[in-house]
Amino acid sequence: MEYIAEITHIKKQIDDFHLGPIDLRVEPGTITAIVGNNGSGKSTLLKLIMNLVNPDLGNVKLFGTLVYGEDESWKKHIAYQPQTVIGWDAFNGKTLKDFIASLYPDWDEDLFHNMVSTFQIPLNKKFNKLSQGMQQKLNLALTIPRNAPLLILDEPTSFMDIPSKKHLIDILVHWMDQGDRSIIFSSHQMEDIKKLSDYLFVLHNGNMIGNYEKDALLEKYKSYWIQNTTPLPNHTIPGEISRTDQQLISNQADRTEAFLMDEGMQWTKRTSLDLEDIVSLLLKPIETTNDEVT
Ligand SMILES: Nc1ncnc2c1ncn2[C@@H]1O[C@H](COP(=O)(O)OP(=O)(O)OP(=O)(O)O)[C@@H](O)[C@H]1O
Repeated sequence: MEYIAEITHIKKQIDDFHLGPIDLRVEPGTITAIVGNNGSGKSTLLKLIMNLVNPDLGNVKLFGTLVYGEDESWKKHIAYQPQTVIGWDAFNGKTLKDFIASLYPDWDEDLFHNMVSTFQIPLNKKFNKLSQGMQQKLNLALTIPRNAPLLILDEPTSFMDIPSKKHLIDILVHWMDQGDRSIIFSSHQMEDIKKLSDYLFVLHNGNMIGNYEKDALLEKYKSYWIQNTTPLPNHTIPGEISRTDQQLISNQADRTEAFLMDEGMQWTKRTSLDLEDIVSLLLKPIETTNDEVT
């Protein structure tokens, strides 16, 4: 399999913050959400991927090419939206668009104008005169139409109002439908993560918790209410990650159910967990999670 991005055993220390070791492989045609607590290293990881920060150890390959050294051919395959852009303040949207469009041969002018009209972006105002949300929208309108096969977005909707977030999800879904494209984005917005991602790459205080297929997570995390007549055993049962009275939460539903059936224990109710609850469980201190879900 030719991966779009291959991150191998990357480590980085910035002052007293340690990131890694991190291993991540991104397949073509997929969307990966980088999820984690504040300061967990999401932006730093994206900068490492873009070769804007050098790793202390490990390496990054994009489209089969190491991102260090003289061969920068990988750059033309990537459109990166950083959280803050430097150097745009004095220019208006029209000038920025003319400059950026000239650099990208596959620039999609129609998509740019659709985004300008959907988000009602004033193209005649200087970048530093726009609100934070509007700056974010213009930044996206100057990034997505580059039509590079890999789109990297750092918290794309953090300042956006609710309808705009929904519009952006539609735009990205449509963008993905048009070819063999991939997205890596960092986000705290559960709606974006739920609707867009195929994979969740979870970070906690610089540590990699895991790279999870979203559908597998939703399938494996279940909550059970066990009949009062059959008390739960004192020991931890397969898959169990927490319990209160007769309620049990498992991250390996198949193993838990096999055990309960073997022991003749019946549940009166079984529910799937929300992705938000699952992420909260994954971000709990590492020693309390049973991390076998892949
Ligand atoms: N240039 C820098 N100088 C000093 N510390 C830095 C620098 N860049 C990042 N850090 C530190 O690295 C850690 C990770 O920061 P990063 O911005 O990658 O986290 P994040 O997960 O994106 O956070 P958030 O969700 O709050 O945006 C933080 O502790 C931050 O203070």
